[in-house]
Amino acid sequence: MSRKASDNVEYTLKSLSNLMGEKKRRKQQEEGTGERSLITAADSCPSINSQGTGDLERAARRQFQQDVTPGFVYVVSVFSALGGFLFGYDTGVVSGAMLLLKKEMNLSALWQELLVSSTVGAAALSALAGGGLNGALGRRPCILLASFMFTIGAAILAAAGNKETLLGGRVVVGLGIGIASMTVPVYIAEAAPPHLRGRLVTINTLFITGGQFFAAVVDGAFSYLPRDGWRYMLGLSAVPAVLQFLGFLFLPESPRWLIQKGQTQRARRVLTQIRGNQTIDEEYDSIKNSIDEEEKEGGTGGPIIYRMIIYPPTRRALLVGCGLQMFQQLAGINTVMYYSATILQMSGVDDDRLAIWLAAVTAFTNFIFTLLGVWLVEKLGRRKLTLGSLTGTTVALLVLALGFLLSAQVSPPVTNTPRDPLGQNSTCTQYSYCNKCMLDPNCGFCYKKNGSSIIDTSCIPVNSETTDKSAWGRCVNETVSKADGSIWAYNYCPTSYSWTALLGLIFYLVFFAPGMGPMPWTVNSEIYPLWARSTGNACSSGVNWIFNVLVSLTFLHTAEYLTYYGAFFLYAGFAFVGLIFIYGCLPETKGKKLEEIESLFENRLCTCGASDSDEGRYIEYIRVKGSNYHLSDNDASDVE
Ligand SMILES: O[C@H]1[C@H](O)[C@@H](O)[C@H](O)[C@@H](O)[C@H]1O
Repeated sequence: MSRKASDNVEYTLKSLSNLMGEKKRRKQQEEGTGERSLITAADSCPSINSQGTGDLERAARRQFQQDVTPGFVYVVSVFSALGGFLFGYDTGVVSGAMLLLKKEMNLSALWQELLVSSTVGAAALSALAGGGLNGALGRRPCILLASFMFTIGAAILAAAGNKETLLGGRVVVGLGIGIASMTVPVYIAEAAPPHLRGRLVTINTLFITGGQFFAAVVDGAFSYLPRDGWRYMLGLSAVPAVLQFLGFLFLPESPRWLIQKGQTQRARRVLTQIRGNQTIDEEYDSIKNSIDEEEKEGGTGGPIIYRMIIYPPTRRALLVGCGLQMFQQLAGINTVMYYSATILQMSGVDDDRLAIWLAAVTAFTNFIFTLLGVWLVEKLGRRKLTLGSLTGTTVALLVLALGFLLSAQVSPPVTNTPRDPLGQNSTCTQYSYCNKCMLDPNCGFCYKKNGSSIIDTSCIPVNSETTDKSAWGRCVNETVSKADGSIWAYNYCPTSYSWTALLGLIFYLVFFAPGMGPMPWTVNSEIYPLWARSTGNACSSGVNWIFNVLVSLTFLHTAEYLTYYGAFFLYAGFAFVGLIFIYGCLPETKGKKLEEIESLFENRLCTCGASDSDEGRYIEYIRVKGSNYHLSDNDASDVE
């Protein structure tokens, strides 16, 4: 038998012994009967005799996975990730709701902007405040508080009778989003076993993008309702919020927070509950020791943020965490998602409804490729995944920019400048090309198609209530424009190069979603020592939301000054700087225990290179089981 094969059999038999449970094995060790009982176990297992080692190995692997990952930790993660779903749903649903609201409530542009950005602004504030709450009250009360706010916010929004109430509801929802966005990743990371932590925390981002996709579908479906569709859109989020609230009444507090607060008995109970049939002594001791150590290192004087800044490892971790979140937003994800309908329209989709549904396809792409991230995070590790993702994202942004540039260069000229029958002195009549006309928020482009050529073109003021039609002329409403064969383009220009932008959009999502979307959240949940974890996550989540508002609010102005392609070139530039930053500063945290990660930030300003531990989880398993088995490299990398 080759060495490799004999190692495999040795491993299989030894893993099988673990099937018998910790207590029994220890007893056998004490009595010196371990070897014999291994054979007894093999004898009593029919598969070893009838089908060789195959079934045995499979059984051992199954047991290994069950031992390492009791189902309860998945329940905990999924209920927590409902917070991510609500984050995604509430930030995503508003664009569709706004289309209906602005007509029914007669909202000005300022009010529309207020209703969208108030939520993100409130999220920034509550994410920052969430650090103190998390540290003082614990993770569980914060998640309960967030789901309570989501529920109340949804109820206010669904019942709102005027725009002021709507604003109130959006602020309450935003406060919930902020707290959930910083608490949920921390809670999952603290409950998860090291070898699965990345995957479980990334599930939260999967739920965020899932929420965004679901919101896009709900937007599409309720847009057909003649009245009050927005009430359903905004109110529906109460369902997952109530579910999460009820679930968390029964779910435990984070064991690490409990140990930190000296609630040792409760902590032991929770650890036993989430680790299933494994012994928890070693994990408990290692958390306890590291808390004692941390208390010495972190000192006790002054606010935590001050202590984090003066202590080099936490200062570096904070820099990496906030930098990742900043570059996630500077790479323009939310503008790309928000303007996906425009990009699609540029690519020739001139039906509004179809554009809404295609925007749902965009959100679905974001969701599906985040799923790829869930799978890749424990295979490639955080560092490789983030670097690969951001490289692709940068290239995609360049393709997008190029698409807009080509479209602008072949932008159709204005051939007709009709006189304004309303006698208003509009700026629209001054533009001689579509690309200028489209960038003015007050104007749109009215044109006809003759085969592939664009003819009979005018730049006309947009209707003051809806951007779907012009204020007057051939595109004043659907009936008139259909009879005339004219098409109304608001915010885009018809060109034959628009496929480049579409290609850029697809590329962008395929690359961004598995890495740059989830990794900033995942990495932040694990790089701070316990005493600094709440504050570190509060700061980095705050940075995420602040840059989210900044990028979304400035996009239209940036596009006005720099044009669309200029804006996307700018994002590509940011993404490139982000790439250098991540290359130099992001260490690999895959497979490490939370308590070990601080050491990665100890010596260098920035930590290059990955410290992969593919076999780490496996060897750790054997170690926790108290065995001294030798594992060949082959065994270790073989196990899934
Ligand atoms: O990680 C998420 C995700 O990528 C979302 O799609 C995006 O809207 C959020 O801003 C981001 O934080």
